[in-house]
Amino acid sequence: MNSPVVVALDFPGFEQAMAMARQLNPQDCRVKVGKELFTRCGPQVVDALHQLGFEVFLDLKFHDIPNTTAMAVKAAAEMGVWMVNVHCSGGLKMMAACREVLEQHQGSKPLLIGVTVLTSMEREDLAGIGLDVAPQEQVLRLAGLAEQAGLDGLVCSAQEAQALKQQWPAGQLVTPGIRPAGSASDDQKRILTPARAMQAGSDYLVIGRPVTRADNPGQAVAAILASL
Ligand SMILES: O=c1ccn([C@@H]2O[C@H](COP(=O)(O)O)[C@@H](O)[C@H]2O)c(=O)[nH]1
Repeated sequence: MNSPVVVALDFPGFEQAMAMARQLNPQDCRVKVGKELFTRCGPQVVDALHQLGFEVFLDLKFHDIPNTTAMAVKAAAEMGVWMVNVHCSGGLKMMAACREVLEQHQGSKPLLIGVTVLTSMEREDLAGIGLDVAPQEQVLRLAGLAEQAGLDGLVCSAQEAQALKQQWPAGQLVTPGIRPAGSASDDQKRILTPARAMQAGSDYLVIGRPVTRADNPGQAVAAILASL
């Protein structure tokens, strides 16, 4: 599977998510299960998506003390997901504990990815939480910690991809905030088109509403792939 597209299944229930997944082709994209869908449906929805042939990114953005976060990552690995993530702002010890628990895990290991600065945030939002820095500065700082902890890559905006690839060439970049030209930005702030994101160095494009709200989601994915 070498498509970079990961479709975010942000739905309130099992049937809606599965109806969307059935309109997508596992050869064209992976799927992402986030907080809303997982909180409502739990591991059952991950199993059902695996049965349809999809690789699953479990996007629960764990953020807690090291032991609690590492045990959550272990549970994700036992579900057989392709990718799991934790917040880099949980710190070096927390990320290292997650790496360690995966090293001890028997069987296939999910990619372990660190969330940097949410793509819905811009400089003034960071100032609001006491961080008076440009988003890219904070992203690069957190990337350094994630690399040190042995993570596989980062969730970031594609706007930071070029600088990140210079700082950490092996880090895999998972970029939400992707908007095909002419799409509504919704609540996203640091956005880029699919083609520009790939040119900047993104490895995976996380795309939700521009696909799931399209009249024909399967065609929307095909059009994005054709634009790359
Ligand atoms: O920084 C982040 C981290 C995660 N997300 C998630 O990606 C999708 C984006 O959906 P769109 O509908 O394409 O905006 C969504 O599930 C977020 O929870 C993010 O957007 N930014």
